[in-house]
Amino acid sequence: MPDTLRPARVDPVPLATLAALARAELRGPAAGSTAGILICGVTHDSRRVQPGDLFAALPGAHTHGARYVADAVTAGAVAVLTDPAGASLINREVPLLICADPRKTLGPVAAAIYGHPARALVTLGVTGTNGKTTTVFFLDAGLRAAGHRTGLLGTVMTRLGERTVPSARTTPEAPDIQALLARMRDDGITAAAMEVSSHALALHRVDGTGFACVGFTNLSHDHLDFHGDMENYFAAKARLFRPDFAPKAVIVVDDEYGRRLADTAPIAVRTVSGRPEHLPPDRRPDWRVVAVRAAAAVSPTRPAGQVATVAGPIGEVELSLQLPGRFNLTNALLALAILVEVGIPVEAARAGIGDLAGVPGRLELVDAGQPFAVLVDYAHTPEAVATVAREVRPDRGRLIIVIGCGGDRDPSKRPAMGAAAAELADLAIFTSDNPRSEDPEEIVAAMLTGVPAVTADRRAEIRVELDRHEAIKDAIQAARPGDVVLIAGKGHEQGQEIGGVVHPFDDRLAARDALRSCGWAA
Ligand SMILES: CC(=O)N[C@H]1[C@@H](OP(=O)(O)OP(=O)(O)OC[C@H]2O[C@@H](n3ccc(=O)[nH]c3=O)[C@H](O)[C@@H]2O)O[C@H](CO)[C@@H](O)[C@@H]1O[C@H](C)C(=O)N[C@@H](C)C(=O)N[C@H](CCC(=O)O)C(=O)O
Ligand SMILES: Nc1ncnc2c1ncn2[C@@H]1O[C@H](COP(=O)(O)OP(=O)(O)OP(=O)(O)O)[C@@H](O)[C@H]1O
Ligand SMILES: N[C@H](CCC[C@H](N)C(=O)O)C(=O)O
Ligand SMILES: [Mg+2]
Repeated sequence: MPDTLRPARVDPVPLATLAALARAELRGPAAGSTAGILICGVTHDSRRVQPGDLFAALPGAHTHGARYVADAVTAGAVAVLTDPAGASLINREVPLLICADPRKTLGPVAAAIYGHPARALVTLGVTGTNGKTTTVFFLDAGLRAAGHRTGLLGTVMTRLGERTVPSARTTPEAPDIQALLARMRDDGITAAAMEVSSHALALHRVDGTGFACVGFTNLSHDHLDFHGDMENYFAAKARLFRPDFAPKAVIVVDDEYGRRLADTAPIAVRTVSGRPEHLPPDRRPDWRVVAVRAAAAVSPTRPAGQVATVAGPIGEVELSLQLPGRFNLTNALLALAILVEVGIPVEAARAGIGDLAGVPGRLELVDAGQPFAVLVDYAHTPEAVATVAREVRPDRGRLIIVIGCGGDRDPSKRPAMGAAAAELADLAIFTSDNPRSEDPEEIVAAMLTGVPAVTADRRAEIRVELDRHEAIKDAIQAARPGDVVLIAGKGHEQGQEIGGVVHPFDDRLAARDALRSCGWAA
């Protein structure tokens, strides 16, 4: 994240005030007092320290930030926040704030340094395994239609008003979140919608951020390398639904985890269902899809929008979307409910949701005039692959899927992703996603272990082509009129990370190249 996106001006905060807030031991240098030390900014990365900063020297999975205190001080850090282990690594004369878990205190400390910016905005947060980015785009569109100047933090981009910068991750580190929100506030932005990942919750990145309302999309298999099991993963997500983060929540109750969360969250809860007909009979969601009035099938040339009647505490209304897919109707209804909960007029919310033309890399059509649909999508979990494949499967033509799994990410989801593709496609081409430090061949081998679980008569033809460009080309060469080619997993991504090097790669451009090589060019 560029450092220019810090707030323009900060009222310096006394170090002693921050020590009291963090309940940290304040240890001064041997010579001199800490009285009078003022903090003007904060970062967790020695390479991004600016003069007057507090440097948060955090324990990490690979190293300890305390090892970089000398660099931080040279760059102008005036104090260091760390844990006892970090303090023992530091042999510089620098004021220290020492607490047991500095990640936990960093969010509130950063919020205090930048003047609690979330309080100055209508700040909305969305968590869940799939659908966060899409829901946040709907929220942003609804807020704008209601006259807000908006900011957006998420996987695809970080946007402050008219300025967009690429996002390094879905949810930034605590100092960056607070700096971005403060910059938004200073730039006259009045509302911000952000994705809150489970990593962010487990690593306390959003601690100290007060949301007006938070939302939950769903929970299914992902990130078990980090969380260990589904219970821990659920517990990480559930943290957001507590009074220290938000007074109220809107929760999709179409899966068991959403229902558990709605039943146990100690804050005001509204429930949403995109599939109320599948709910247990004693569940009456506050917001529900009543009927889908028109949903066009996927066509090679136009995104298939939909019109539905939805009902909520405001009565029945019509919701029109330009996005295809029943799951996107659920995402849109979640956004509508959140917007209404924070006082956005329903007409403005509906208009904004209807205005959203698409989300980059989510069921994005690549149209070069060919007689079959080519869709680039970000499905990278077993549930997302199955959901999206069911949605785009043509009635008469075939479904061709190009799919891989990311390296250095939950290996246990690979067989399930392989199985979902094998079950729902007619032809599945297994390829590389971002292998990162892993061997692409081994990743695909793990995907292949899931295939025998699919009964032979329902199983797709499986091909393996590790070169993603070639795999996309193979899929497009194999497509016949009326087929759908679904290129899954990388969506909006602009690069492919192989062995620590990020090579330029964009599924949409790769698809265009392949179409051109087959004689299609628009
Ligand atoms: C698993 C995870 O989230 N790890 C995060 C964690 O890294 P770590 O514990 O390994 O840190 P480390 O490398 O040991 O470094 C320790 C500390 O030394 C500091 N350091 C290090 C080197 C140096 O020269 N100077 C310096 O100050 C680092 O900034 C860090 O604070 O703390 C780092 C910063 O403090 C994060 O950058 C890092 O995110 C890594 C890069 C990451 O890939 N995270 C992904 C998995 C992630 O967060 N994904 C989620 C979910 C996506 C989704 O499904 O939507 C996301 O929100 O994007
Ligand atoms: N409500 C949903 N239920 C199931 N699958 C969904 C849903 N919404 C989106 N998807 C699928 O998940 C993919 C990712 O969607 P989106 O980017 O909105 O999710 P996300 O939660 O932000 O993902 P990430 O955690 O990677 O940032 C989509 O491309 C689609 O295939
Ligand atoms: N936010 C997700 C993105 C996965 C995208 C996929 N292309 C991959 O690299 O695994 C993650 O970090 O797990
Ligand atoms: Mg996202």
